Amino acid sequence: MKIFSAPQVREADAYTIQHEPVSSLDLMERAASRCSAWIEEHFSPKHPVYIICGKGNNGGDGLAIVRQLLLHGYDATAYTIQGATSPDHTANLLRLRESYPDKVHPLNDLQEFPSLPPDALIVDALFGTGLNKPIEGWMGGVIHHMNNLRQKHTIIAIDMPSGLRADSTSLHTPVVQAHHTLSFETWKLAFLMPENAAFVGQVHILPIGLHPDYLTHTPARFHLTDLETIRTIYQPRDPFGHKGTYGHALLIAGSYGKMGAALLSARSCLRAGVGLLTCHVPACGYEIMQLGEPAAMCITDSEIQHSTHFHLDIADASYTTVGIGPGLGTHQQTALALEKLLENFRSPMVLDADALNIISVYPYLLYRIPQGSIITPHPKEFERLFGKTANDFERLELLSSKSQELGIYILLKGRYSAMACPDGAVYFNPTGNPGMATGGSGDVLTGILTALLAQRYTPKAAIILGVWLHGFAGDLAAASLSQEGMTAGDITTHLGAAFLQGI
Ligand SMILES: NC(=O)C1=CN([C@@H]2O[C@H](COP(=O)(O)OP(=O)(O)OC[C@H]3O[C@@H](n4cnc5c(N)ncnc54)[C@H](OP(=O)(O)O)[C@@H]3O)[C@@H](O)[C@H]2O)[C@H](O)CC1
Ligand SMILES: [K+]
Repeated sequence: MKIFSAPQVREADAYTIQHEPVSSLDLMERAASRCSAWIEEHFSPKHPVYIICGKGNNGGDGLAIVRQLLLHGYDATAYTIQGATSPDHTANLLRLRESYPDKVHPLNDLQEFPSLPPDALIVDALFGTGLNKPIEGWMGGVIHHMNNLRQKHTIIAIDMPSGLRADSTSLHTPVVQAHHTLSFETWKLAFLMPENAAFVGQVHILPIGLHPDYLTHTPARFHLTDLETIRTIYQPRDPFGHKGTYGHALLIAGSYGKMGAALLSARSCLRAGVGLLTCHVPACGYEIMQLGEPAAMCITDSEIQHSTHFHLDIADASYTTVGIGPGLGTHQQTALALEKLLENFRSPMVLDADALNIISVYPYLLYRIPQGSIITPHPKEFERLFGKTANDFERLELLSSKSQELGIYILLKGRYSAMACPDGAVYFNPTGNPGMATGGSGDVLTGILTALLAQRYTPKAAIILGVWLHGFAGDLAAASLSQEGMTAGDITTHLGAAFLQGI
């Protein structure tokens, strides 16, 4: 699903008005009716609804919602900021005043903010995508006041929480902290940024019938992975396939005290469909690996506690891909071995965890990663590799520019993991839950991505599908075991069900 910028959303709006065709007032009525229907579905008429309306079309939506709710037996009231209003706002104001004159009140300063009965809902229709400067003065006070009421009253934002910018940071400016955001037609980039989590609450995308030609043909840089995308990527197995068809992966992982990471990664690699798996582990890991995962072959390093020379095993060139990093440790000999590996193996591979920690100490190695490889840092690892940024939007730009500069796929892990591609596109993943924020989750993901590369998915397909499956399996694990009770290994045990139900 494409994520459009605020100017693109305005274009989509204008395109729809011209080509459907539909009047802008009717489009507003349609948008408002989706919101009032949502409110009616989730809250009974015993909740009085207070709608705070700005001067533009977001406020116009709010006025139309008030009228629609009143018609359906709700007690709704509009509070409107005074000033020059947009034409569709004005039209809706007149319509509301005509039928329900006592349901519209001016809001000129904070003193005029209504005192709310206990069950009241607050609907925020102050500003939407038209916000064009920071909010100052008493209107900032209105936002602050609404936020103070959020413990007692549910706040529902129309299209955007007011004050939130769709495409750039809103840090250090007043923004409504909504419980629910009812947003029209498409996700906005701001909703996916961790720094905005406190503002957007739960996001509900309400289709309002924007013109499909615009949505289909307009290119977008940012995307949210959806089932449709996943179904185009997934390749069912060939009925005549054999284990060679699905690739031979080499997983380089584990060190003394961290063999669990290697085992977690190996198991998920096998459960994600790899044809053959060989694990390179230090000598102390031989029995752990052989007993822990009989389907994996195992070769051992000459060193007991950490790995020192995996380049020899690479030389026979039988490996389709390599996954390296889980539990590897950062011993200097391991760093030298990683450098050799990057010299000898030039096909796309997966680098995670300690492989990335080593690279952050020897940054020149970044430039030796084979083109098309996937690296999977969490935010701290990302910062160690590429430096600090002032906000999440800057970090996203840095992520994308590094991916393009280095020619590698960079996955920044988080609630909506961001996958930057060398062609400039960035995909966000919606699956997963906080139960996955536990040791070993990343090792499981490395195994999945390695398996998909081995099966000759393109790196772009592998990263989008792999991250989706990882999150989906995590969601299934949480559904049966709870977010608290699940462990990283449970993600792996639910991978099979994720292939069956998540594609
Ligand atoms: N997406 C769609 O297809 C549809 C969207 N709809 C709704 O329309 C809004 C966007 O409406 P718009 O009128 O463009 O903008 P806003 O309502 O968000 O606000 C614009 C007004 O606010 C003033 N403004 C902007 N920033 C500030 C500020 N920081 N402080 C004070 N005032 C501000 C601006 O006035 P200026 O003259 O000062 O620039 C505007 O008056 C969208 O979000 C949806 O809710 C349609 O209803 C349906 C189709
Ligand atoms: K709003």
